[in-house]
Amino acid sequence: AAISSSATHTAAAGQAVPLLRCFVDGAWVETGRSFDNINPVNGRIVSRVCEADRQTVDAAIQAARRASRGEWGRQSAALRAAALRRIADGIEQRFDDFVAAEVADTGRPVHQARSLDVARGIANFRSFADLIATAGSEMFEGTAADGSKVLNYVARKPLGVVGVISPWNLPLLLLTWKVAPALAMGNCVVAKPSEETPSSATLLAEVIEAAGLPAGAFNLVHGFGPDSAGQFLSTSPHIDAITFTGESRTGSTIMKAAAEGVKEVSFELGGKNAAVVFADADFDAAVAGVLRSSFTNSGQVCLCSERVYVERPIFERFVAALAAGCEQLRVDYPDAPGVDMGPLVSHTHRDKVLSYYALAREEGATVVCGGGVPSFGDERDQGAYVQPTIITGLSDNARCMREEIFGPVCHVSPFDTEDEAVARVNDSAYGLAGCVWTTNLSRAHRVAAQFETGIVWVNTWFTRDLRTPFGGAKLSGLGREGGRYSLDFYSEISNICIKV
Ligand SMILES: NC(=O)c1ccc[n+]([C@@H]2O[C@H](COP(=O)([O-])OP(=O)(O)OC[C@H]3O[C@@H](n4cnc5c(N)ncnc54)[C@H](O)[C@@H]3O)[C@@H](O)[C@H]2O)c1
Ligand SMILES: N/C(=C\C=C\C=O)C(=O)O
Repeated sequence: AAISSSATHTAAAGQAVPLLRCFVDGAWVETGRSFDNINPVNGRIVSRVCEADRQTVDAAIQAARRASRGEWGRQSAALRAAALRRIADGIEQRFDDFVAAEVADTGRPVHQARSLDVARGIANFRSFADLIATAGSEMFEGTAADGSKVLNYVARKPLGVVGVISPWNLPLLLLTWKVAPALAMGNCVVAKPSEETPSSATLLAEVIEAAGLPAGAFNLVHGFGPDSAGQFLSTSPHIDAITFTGESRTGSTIMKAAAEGVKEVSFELGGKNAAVVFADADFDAAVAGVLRSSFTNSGQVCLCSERVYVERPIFERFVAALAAGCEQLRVDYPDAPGVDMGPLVSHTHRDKVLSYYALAREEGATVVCGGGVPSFGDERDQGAYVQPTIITGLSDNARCMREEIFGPVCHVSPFDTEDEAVARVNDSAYGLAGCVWTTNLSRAHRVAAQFETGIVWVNTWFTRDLRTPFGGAKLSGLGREGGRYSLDFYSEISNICIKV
């Protein structure tokens, strides 16, 4: 990817690779330590990345504080909306650079990086620019004890300095999903992207720099979680809020740190999402939909269905059709014609997913298809590829049915009644998303209303309207973001009462 802000690093093998730097107070900063960024297609080094130490993170937070007390914190909504639109336009102008960055870091299909990841990076900035350009506020008329008129109006001010910590699975989509509303509401940001996916975050900093935001309005610190930039940021007493997307146990750790200073937190966490297919569903649509919701992005989407419940009369036929579709999935290079699935994000994550493939067998599962590693006979054998997999036969208490695997695998179980299906869907520590496939309108509304999840899709999956509340219940998250829900989280809201 054409990362213009990068320096050059000479790797151990003598080859020169880009050195991705941090962006602090409007300047590109190298730090004393760096780490490899690996391409999971073939295991090769894509770049070296500067790891932010505590001093660099603190400098970024201080720069953000200065900017929040300076020009950016006082910007009008119209000027902030214009700035967000410049950022969106900047991403659009460098569309191919962002696609190359996402593909280099994750190995995802190019067509997905184009149609989902980078497209949503642009849409996230534009939707929040539109929102703040048109958002009004509430006013309540009342009467004072002496009978005179009283006006109450709601005022929104920036929180100040917001820490954004994002995951590797949809790198640009999820980073911008938080950075856009944080900036939209006049906050200043210190962002820490995943160590697995630094490239598109670095490009975003370049675009924000070019968009002319004041120094310190947006800062980027690369690094890891524990004992690294993520921990330094989330435990700093000098931030006003943390918005985090990642594993539930990481969220719990960050929440403990935030408790010390009673910091505002917004969490998008793990999931163990279910899809329920009724016998009256459009069969072909349900098969295609469950293939998408199980295997998109190699199953590395928090909204993916790892549990599929199928009404018994169509269970055997559905498993056979799903397996046929799974066998036809093209697992290949990111730019291969018709590619459906790339590798997992890293060898470490592949080991985790393969450990669950082994566990499923130990727990007595039948592996209907997949269950291992594809053999290519070329450099991809040094990548992090696994086979898309379908399993059946496990009880709901099996670990593979309760723990998030976050890979291209789903378990399919039969059910007999609607109440049974709802009870089994809700029998989970997670509550992020659910899917219902039925042509019965009353059943669709009735069942969707009973899911203990933040999101339910009926006869579709991952269809997104950015004005709607997005987030999870139980271990899947805290709070909702999207539309005005983001305005509320990223603002300090006050009520002003005027005796007229
Ligand atoms: N609910 C959602 O919208 C959503 C979206 C995407 C991913 N996720 C979840 O994210 C997980 C996959 O992403 P991941 O592997 O990057 O998650 P992760 O929790 O390992 O890491 C997420 C981010 O947190 C940082 N981090 C890790 N430990 C930290 C600590 N102690 N303090 C501060 N920061 C720390 C990491 O460096 C990374 O930037 C899955 O569980 C998935 O379900 C949820
Ligand atoms: N937050 C969003 C998607 C999350 C995907 C999880 O992997 C979104 O679509 O806004």
